[in-house]
Amino acid sequence: MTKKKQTKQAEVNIGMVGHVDHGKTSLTKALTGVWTDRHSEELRRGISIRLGYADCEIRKCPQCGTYTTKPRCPNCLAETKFLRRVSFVDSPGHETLMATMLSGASLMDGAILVIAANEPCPQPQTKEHLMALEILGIDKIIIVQNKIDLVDEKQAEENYEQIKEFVKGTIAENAPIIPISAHHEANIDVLLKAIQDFIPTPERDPNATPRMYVARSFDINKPGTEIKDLKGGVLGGAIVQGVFKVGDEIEIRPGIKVTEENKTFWKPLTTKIVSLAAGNTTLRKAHPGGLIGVGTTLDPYLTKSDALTGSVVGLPGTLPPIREKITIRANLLDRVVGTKEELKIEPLRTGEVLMLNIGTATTAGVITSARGDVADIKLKLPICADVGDRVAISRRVGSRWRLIGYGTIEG
Ligand SMILES: Nc1nc2c(ncn2[C@@H]2O[C@H](COP(=O)(O)OP(=O)(O)OP(=O)(O)O)[C@@H](O)[C@H]2O)c(=O)[nH]1
Repeated sequence: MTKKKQTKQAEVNIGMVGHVDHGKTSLTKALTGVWTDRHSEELRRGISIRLGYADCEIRKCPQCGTYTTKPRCPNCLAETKFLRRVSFVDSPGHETLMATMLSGASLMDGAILVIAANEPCPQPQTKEHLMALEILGIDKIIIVQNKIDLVDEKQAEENYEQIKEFVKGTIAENAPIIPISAHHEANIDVLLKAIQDFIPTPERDPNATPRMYVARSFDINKPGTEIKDLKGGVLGGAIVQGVFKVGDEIEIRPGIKVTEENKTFWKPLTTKIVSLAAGNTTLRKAHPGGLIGVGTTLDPYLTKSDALTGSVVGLPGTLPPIREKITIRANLLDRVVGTKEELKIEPLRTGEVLMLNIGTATTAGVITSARGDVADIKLKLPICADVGDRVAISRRVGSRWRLIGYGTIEG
């Protein structure tokens, strides 16, 4: 058997999704050793607000076949063999943070749907997150039945049946269901094997025109961002195709709003990559997989406080146009999920305001003309997107934005 080269950069992004408090951050910690809820506000409120990222190695014991993240087998102490480095995107489960969850979902190659075994299934955001996976076409899914330590065998079985019933007819119908305890790190080896079996690394073309979606931007390298040795304006994001190298000239769209000769318009930013990092590792070049820190020559003023979140990065002249208006063909769901009573979804109306997620961008938009499934929308913040790109559509229902379907950009 050929030995696989140990890599410093992850190959695949796996989303942790599910209802608030069902154990996404705890499971990320059990797998990677990293507690991704780092921001003080998150610690205070006890929920994940921003996307958290953490990597681990998946390894296998050549003697007893145990899957582990450790260099030595926990069963027989043999040296384990490196299989793959994977990255977890920990998304928030709170209903008010659906836009953040959707931004994260645009970066996921597969997902782990975390369901607490000690609550009836489905809970509102269990449904809403599964719907988001369905809308974004993420079909490599593993379901974990977490907190198994809090229930007896009968309750675990009942919960299992509820999960089976809930996923029937959905994108997760054939997903494996693995009972675990993130707290006690029980059955993590079975989950690691399932990740190997069910969430393969997508085929990537290293020669594709490189493109990155920006998930975070910072003015300095703050503790907890895990991006070391980066100076100047820093971008954190996921490369969706191709390879970026230190020294590359890059363009960032939509860029910044400028007024010149009495005209206001959005101007792309151009800069140079001065450093690249994956976690604590400095890289010369970076491919898709994990959160990549990109040090630039941009004035940190432009990148501070996530100002460039939602932007798209590419080589100059290769990015899609900046759109302040879009026309979409919508595919709406029948009913609103994630609410107590599942209200019927009415057609789009001229004049209504929607929340749209495209890649990592979130923007509001007013429908200037609705004609059946087709709607012209004027955007509050412009987006950089191609014809054919998918847009997640949310509508205000009561006091919250609710996912109601998706649209495809027609122009
Ligand atoms: N008993 C037990 N408790 C758990 C387990 N996993 C998580 N918890 C507890 O459940 C609570 C929520 O866990 P988190 O990991 O923060 O949940 P989350 O899904 O990341 O929450 P949000 O990010 O806010 O959506 C915490 O008090 C954890 O200690 C488990 O396997 N067993």
